[in-house]
Amino acid sequence: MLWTGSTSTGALWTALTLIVLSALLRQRYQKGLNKYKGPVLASYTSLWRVWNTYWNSTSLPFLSWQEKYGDVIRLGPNMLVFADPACIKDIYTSGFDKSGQYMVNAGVSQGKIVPNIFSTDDKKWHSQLRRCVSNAFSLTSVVQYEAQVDQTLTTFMEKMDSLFVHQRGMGLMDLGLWLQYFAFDVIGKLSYSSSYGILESDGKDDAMIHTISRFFEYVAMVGVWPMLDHVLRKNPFLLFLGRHGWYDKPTPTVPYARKQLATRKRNKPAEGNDAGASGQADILQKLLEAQGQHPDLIDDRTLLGLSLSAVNAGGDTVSTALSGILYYLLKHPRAMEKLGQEIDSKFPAPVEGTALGEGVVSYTEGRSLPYLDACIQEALRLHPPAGGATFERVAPPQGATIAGQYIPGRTTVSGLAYLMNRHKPTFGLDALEYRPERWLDNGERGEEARIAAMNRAMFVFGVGPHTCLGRNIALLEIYKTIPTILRCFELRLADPSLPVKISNFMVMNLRGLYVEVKRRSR
Ligand code: HEM
Repeated sequence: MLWTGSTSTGALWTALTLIVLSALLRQRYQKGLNKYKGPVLASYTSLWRVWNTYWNSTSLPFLSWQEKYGDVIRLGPNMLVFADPACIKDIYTSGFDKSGQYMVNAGVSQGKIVPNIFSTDDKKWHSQLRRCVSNAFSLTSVVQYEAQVDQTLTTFMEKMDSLFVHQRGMGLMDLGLWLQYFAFDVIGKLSYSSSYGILESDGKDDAMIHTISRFFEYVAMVGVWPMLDHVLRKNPFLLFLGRHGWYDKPTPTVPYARKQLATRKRNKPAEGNDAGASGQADILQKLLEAQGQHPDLIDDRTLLGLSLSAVNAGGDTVSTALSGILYYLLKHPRAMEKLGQEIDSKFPAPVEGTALGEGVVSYTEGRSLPYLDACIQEALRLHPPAGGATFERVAPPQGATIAGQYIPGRTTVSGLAYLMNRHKPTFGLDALEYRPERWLDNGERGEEARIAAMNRAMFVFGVGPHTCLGRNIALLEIYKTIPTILRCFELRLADPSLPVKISNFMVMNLRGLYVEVKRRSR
């Protein structure tokens, strides 16, 4: 047979089209997963999710997906997301492996991939490491860090006072943005006894925030299709160049952490003294102690990775929690008033003329307020900082039953906090509404069990062996900051009709939360 150029090109195209089509169909119908509904393109290719993470980062389509597709949503050819909190026990406490999503978080240094406590899929290393460093994040240690939070909180309030109350020249306060400055300065201070100086510079020295935001954007998009990481940041060619010293592009957080570590090693405190550079306890000092006790497990690179994990994980998450809590209070004046009364009854506004630092509420005091506790829980339920992100696991080869459904082996599965925290059978028919009272025990029969069930369904800090290591630190910051701000300042939404915006790359940051600020005093 005689083949002309155009017929052979045509045949090639036909063959290619057939190959692509059959690959797409194989994806869609694999393992019978097509019985689960979701956005149609998602079942054909993971590219859809990359695209969706980018384009839908400011809208939260989860509730409309759930309405349309049910409690199990297919978000990828081999990926299911669950809205029923019954999945938490099945997915996160049954020893499932993490998906490749996590490795995207691993750093690269001099051409080598450096796993960290968050990114690693090595269960043995992870559990040993967690045990060794647990002291740095325990409640006992965290309370020792309290003075560091007090100092940053005082700086935050002084800025609020001087920039947004006294002069009024700067006009409205972008509360979400300033809470971001605050949270990053706190995590710098807790980590190294030295803040990043973002508040002091009135937000001008905010490079650290941008660096971490870019990193989260990368992780959110590439994490849904991890093989892209091997084409981009972990490209073998770039790694090769890095190993030979021809290419090294560490993120700015790395040199900063390296410098802090080197300085601390040079000025090693006396044995048994767990004070950091400023004479106060900090995370780096506790990690160095852990290294002293377990030098075989924690080399300098691992220590650096641990320190960076805290910095990466502890800024935007906490600022989003704080802005979420204040946003819901500002939108619900009745709850704000009730909380104000509770705070005033125990910690009245400072006497006129006293320094703002005098108004800082201690963690123990903050923890003693039941209505504050209810307001915090309720806001974290509706706006879990990492609630729009998937924390993916892989079903074992033999398959598994998750929330009552049989799921074929090696399917990637995840709960979604945004949906699980709105589960009506658990939180009530008004689960979409903000009602702090749902967390209060009215003394009737069954109340304890009802509240315990809600607590079990909350997936704010994760559950199981990978649950948030910095939870105590986050709670320390939250339970101090909210009552302190409301004790010392009166806040009002600048324009209640203006919706705030959300930017959801791993963390659901609130943007455009403009408030008017007034100083409170007796
Ligand atoms: C409100 C604030 C915070 C929220 C909502 C939050 C949430 C989470 C979530 C959902 C996970 C992942 C669980 C999983 O992979 O299954 C996590 C892990 C982690 N978080 Fe947080 N976090 C917060 C604050 C912090 C802070 C302040 C730090 C450090 C000081 C921190 C350090 C970590 C670390 C190191 C991990 C990895 C733990 C592991 O894999 O063993 N987090 N966090």
